[in-house]
Amino acid sequence: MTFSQDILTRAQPIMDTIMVHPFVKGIATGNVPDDILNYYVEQDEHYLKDYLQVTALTVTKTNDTNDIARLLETAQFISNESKAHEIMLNITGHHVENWRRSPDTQRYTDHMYTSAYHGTYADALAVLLPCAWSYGVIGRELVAQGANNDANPLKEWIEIYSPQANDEIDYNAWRFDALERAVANLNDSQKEQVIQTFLKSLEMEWRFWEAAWNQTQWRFDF
Ligand SMILES: Cc1ncc(CN)c(N)n1
Repeated sequence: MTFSQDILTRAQPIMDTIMVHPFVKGIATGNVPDDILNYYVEQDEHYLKDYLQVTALTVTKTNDTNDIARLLETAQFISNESKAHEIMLNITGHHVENWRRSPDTQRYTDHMYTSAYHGTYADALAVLLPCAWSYGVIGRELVAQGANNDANPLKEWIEIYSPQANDEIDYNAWRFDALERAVANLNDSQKEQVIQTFLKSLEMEWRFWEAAWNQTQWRFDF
């Protein structure tokens, strides 16, 4: 079994749970309450800014020029993500107000910075990977279910994240390939650390949906 296969096998129970999360099921039917969409977009604005900065940090951890170029290309996807936010905001009529970063957003972004800053190049790749990979799975599976139908106001959102037949590069395949190369010279305990980093990010993905669904806030105003 390759390293990637091992990760994906261990990730499956978390991914299966994300797929049946009420928020994700709501995207499939186009029925998500406005306050949940607004909370999600407000928190995702924080998350995506940090995602870009952690990507920049990851770039500094490799000397492979092809990987550097690819990492910079993945940062370009951010313009599609702004569109994904607009689709949700067009439904609710909300404008981004820079709400306070929630405890779950803070925990996820702290995990990203810590892993990328203190860890190996493989840790940095692993902490970023569940973001793109899990949304790729959501997009692909919702399209397979026919959820991107004209009656669904979130049709375009689903299509942004669904892999397209005419995509020139499969970035998630590249991400796993880069990870495979990055762990090649690590020992078993370092490899396990990389897997833990990945799985923690994936659980944080589940928590991100959950936090929006439950509108989680800090207990105190300070
Ligand atoms: C929290 C989160 N995770 C993943 C994605 C998809 N890039 C996102 N926009 N936000």
